[in-house]
Amino acid sequence: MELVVQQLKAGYPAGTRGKSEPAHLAVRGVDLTIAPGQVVAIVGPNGCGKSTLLRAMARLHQPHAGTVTVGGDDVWRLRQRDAAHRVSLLPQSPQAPEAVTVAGLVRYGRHPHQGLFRQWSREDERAVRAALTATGVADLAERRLDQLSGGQRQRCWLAMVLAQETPVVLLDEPTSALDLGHAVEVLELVREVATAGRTVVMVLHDLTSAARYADVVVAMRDGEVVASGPPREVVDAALVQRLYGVPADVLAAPVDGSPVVVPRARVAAGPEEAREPDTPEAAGAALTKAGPATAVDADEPPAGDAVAVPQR
Ligand SMILES: Nc1ncnc2c1ncn2[C@@H]1O[C@H](COP(=O)(O)OP(=O)(O)OP(=O)(O)O)[C@@H](O)[C@H]1O
Repeated sequence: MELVVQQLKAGYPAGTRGKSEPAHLAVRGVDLTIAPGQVVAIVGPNGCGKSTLLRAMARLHQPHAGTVTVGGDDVWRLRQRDAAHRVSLLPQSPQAPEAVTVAGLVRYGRHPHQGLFRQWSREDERAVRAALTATGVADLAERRLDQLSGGQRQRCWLAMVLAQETPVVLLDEPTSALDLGHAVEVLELVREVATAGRTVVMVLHDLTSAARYADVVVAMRDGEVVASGPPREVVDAALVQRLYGVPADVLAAPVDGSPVVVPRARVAAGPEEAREPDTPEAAGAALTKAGPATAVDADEPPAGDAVAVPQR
């Protein structure tokens, strides 16, 4: 299902001011058109408005102006239940009911499918099982959520969102608590979800993962989109500098040429660093400082720190 955002503005009122006059505009006129089956990664510094944008797209944060249409309908004109049939959201810091089990949590994902004349069915049970299996938490189904690790919990929340089986899936930092192996699994799962025809928009802080797994990278700063497009066209050293104020080298991954972002050490080299490094850590830091001043050619990666690039 196509997702279109037009001139979206969203913010937060301060005390006495009403919704029509937000004290702080966190999203300042964003336009996006996302095709069915696309994976879009939204990146940008803390506080630039990524979560506010996602929440406005999910009909959870009333925009100040602009529209969000899913499948041709404005989500803010749909009934909440109808919107929940089209869009699901994994929030950044979800809150669970006390003592809920993993299976119990994932069943909440089927809530929009329940109704007066639509009781719990085999179809719901199938969706819950499929989501538990896809996220690798089926063996935790009867455990209490609050007794799991942060990464396990994150995968359970993702299972809940997938069980909702919406054509548009919004994920706010779905890998923030995950180790490398589980992060790769989740990002590969995201690709599978998109291959099955669903649209995925995810907020990621790791630019290299965004470039590896997304079809389109949307870069935000100060509530605005400053760049968007295929990762190879968008992710470069200038973007990293503009978003984060960090000098970086952007290499091409050997496996597929997708951009790999390697930030440079910003500590100025003093007389001490001129000496031979005597530990592996010091040697790595010295190599980083000695790296080239501009983005390097993909065929000639610089000698320097090892860069872990998971293969897709
Ligand atoms: N409930 C709130 N009330 C008032 N201001 C808020 C609220 N939530 C967020 N903000 C402000 O809106 C701006 C955008 O916040 P948002 O959470 O959308 O940023 P973000 O890009 O998702 O950040 P992060 O990467 O840290 O998660 C920030 O300046 C933030 O302080």
